[in-house]
Amino acid sequence: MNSIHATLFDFIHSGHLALLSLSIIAIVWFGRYIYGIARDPLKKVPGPFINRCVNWKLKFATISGRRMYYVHELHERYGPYVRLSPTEVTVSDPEGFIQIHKVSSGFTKANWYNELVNLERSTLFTMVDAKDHGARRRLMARAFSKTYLRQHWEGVVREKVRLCITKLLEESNGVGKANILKWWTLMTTDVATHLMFGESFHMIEQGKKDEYIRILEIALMGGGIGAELPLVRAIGKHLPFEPFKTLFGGNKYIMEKAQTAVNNAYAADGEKNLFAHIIHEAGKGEQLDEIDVKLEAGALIVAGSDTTAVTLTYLVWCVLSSPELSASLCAELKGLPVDYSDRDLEDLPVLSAVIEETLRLYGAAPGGIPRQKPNGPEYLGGYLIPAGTTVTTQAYSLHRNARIFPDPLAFDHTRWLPTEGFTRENLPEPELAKSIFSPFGAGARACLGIHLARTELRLGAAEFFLRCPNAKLAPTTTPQSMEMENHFLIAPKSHKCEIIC
Ligand code: HEM
Repeated sequence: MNSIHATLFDFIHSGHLALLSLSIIAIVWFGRYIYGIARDPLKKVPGPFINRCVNWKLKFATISGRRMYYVHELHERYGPYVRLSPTEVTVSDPEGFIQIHKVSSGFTKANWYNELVNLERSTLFTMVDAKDHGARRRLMARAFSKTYLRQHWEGVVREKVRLCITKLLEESNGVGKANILKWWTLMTTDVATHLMFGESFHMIEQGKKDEYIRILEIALMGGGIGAELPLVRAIGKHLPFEPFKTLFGGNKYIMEKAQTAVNNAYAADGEKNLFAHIIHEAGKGEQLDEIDVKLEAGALIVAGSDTTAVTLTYLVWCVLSSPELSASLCAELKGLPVDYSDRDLEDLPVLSAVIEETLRLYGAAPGGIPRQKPNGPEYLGGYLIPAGTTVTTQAYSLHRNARIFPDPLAFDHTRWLPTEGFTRENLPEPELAKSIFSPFGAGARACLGIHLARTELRLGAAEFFLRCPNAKLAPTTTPQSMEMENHFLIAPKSHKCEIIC
């Protein structure tokens, strides 16, 4: 008996028991894992087997800025419905896209958006609940309508666009070239801060970004890291070093600075920013309090700056890459009156077609926009998708569908030109093209800032080609330097686009 006790004692103390316990836990965990894979309700959705078990490949593609390419390659290989991870399916089928994004589809934004932004309250961009979102959207839509923006803010946009081109020309004449991505970014950020805060940050004049914008961008980067690598954020936010505090906890400074937006929203002497109009027009039960104003102001500045700047940059690059197209656009613009308005620009066929084609190939947010159905399953493309599964669509793939956009990789603005006697776009399936063309998203969650963005695209492109008709690409600007990297938005890999004008 004593010898049994001694053996048992030795066994426990030699660490064998710990090893045995660990092995049992591992076997149970692995068994459950295999059982889960065998009973996987999404197993019929095609895709690499590994994606049914882990999300490593998707994470790696996301972190390395190649997500949209990885997803597109999967679609080319496996078809319009592909398994992306244990809980995610990607859809490039036009019918599936319409089913997911139509108003009242029952699909809501995935919770990923809140993880991305990591704020104390949801903003319009991150709200998941359809009812909450609907109420906030009705409230904010008033200040973003085309009519209101034209009446009250077109002058501000025009003035900033003009100043931007003046500074761009100064830089090009001074040092022989200018980075147009930098100037568009300063212009769109100045417009967004002026409209949201109620006063100019004068970033175009200074030729650099304000401290508030810098911190906002770092906080956004922290949000991106947190959404993909939650453990890094969980540890990082407790570290006592300044860079980590800014990355994962910069919100305090952002909130203090945004007090200006609140003060101007409630100022008695006229509508100084968009929030003044929103608050003035708010009906019963639809209100924004001071915290909402601060958070929405920051979110709108982020949503409205790099998006438009990147799109304008690719527009200039595409036009300057084709001397013929450049000449035809400049000729069209020469017919404008000296004091042309945004309304005049809307009627120009070449300018409009160039904008649409840029948005098709280089709209700034072509990557996955994830959705979930909280209640009940749904059949998509014949596959049963259980509630809670993330379904993702990406404009990058939809806009490169050869059936809808023949020769899809070519930048061909003529596909958008009106044809004689036929008012619709010059496309084989115009109705389908219209339904899936989604540079600004789709359905109830489509871009709130679409009219502001389109105004900036029109005024920016027109002013640039009118005042820089002989502009050309600098030798440093090549197809390789302009290759897109994709971290939710796209940006040229080189982070610049140098031109000579
Ligand atoms: C060319 C420029 C722009 C592009 C390509 C763009 C693209 C998009 C896309 C694709 C979405 C949908 C995202 C999703 O479903 O996950 C979106 C939503 C949104 N955008 Fe834009 N955007 C642009 C400019 C702007 C501007 C100028 C603003 C405002 C200042 C803005 C504010 C918003 C907001 C608030 C949402 C969320 C709407 C909601 O969920 O109800 N965007 N945008």
